[in-house]
Amino acid sequence: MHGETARRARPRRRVSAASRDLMPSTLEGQITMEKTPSYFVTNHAPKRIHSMARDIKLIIVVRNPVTRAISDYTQTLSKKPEIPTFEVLAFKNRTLGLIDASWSALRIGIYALHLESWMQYFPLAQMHFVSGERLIVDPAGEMGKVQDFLGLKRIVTDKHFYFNKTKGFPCLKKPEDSSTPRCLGKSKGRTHPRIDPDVIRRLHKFYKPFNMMFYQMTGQNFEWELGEDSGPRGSPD
Ligand SMILES: Nc1ncnc2c1ncn2[C@@H]1O[C@H](COP(=O)(O)OS(=O)(=O)O)[C@@H](OP(=O)(O)O)[C@H]1O
Repeated sequence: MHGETARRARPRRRVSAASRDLMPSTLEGQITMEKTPSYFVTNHAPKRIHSMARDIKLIIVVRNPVTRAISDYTQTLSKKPEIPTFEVLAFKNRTLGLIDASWSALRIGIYALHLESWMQYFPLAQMHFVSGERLIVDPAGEMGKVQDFLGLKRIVTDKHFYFNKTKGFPCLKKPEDSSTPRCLGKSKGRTHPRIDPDVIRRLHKFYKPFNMMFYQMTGQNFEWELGEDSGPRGSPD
């Protein structure tokens, strides 16, 4: 969805020179899918992917960049509990309200910036944007749109999902390879630490123009500004 960089990419196995080029071919009736969240924010990825497969279909899962940043931080914190607080990392100078946009957890959420690089190589018709928020409240609906985009029959529907109260997220009723229900693992859907509401408010303000640009570029309103808290002081600084 909104992966931080290499940590979210699948670990690459060491391969011998002989086997390096032996990725199985895609046969008639098959489609090959690959998921590497860091591609979206990697400068040279659009050009390289374009030279490899210019007709490729690209699926990008996006969520409110503020929640994304907190989720990203939560993931790093789980591996390195000694890192500074989110509030410290988010600012170059907190008194001046200067956001540190070079911190990757924040930079990744400037979707308009990253999309611009992709649009230099791929038309929008080859891209599909999944709302991370809708994926949770209506997984079948979002999956329906993904299947349409890929030109597939709508096989994955409502009947494949149920809401797991313990997990707090939708889970699969019965994955193909098993007869028991399956939720995503412990690293998905973690509890986020409490972040100072003033910092959250400042971040919403920081992202707003980029979000607007992103809605315009994609022709999709992700409604990340709805229900935004104006913060404890509510001052429009
Ligand atoms: N069904 C279901 N179950 C669990 N989690 C779900 C689900 N649908 C969406 N999500 C949200 O996915 C977030 C984790 O995805 P990531 O983008 O971090 O995954 S990845 O590492 O890039 O593969 C994860 O973010 P966090 O809540 O911050 O952990 C979830 O909010």
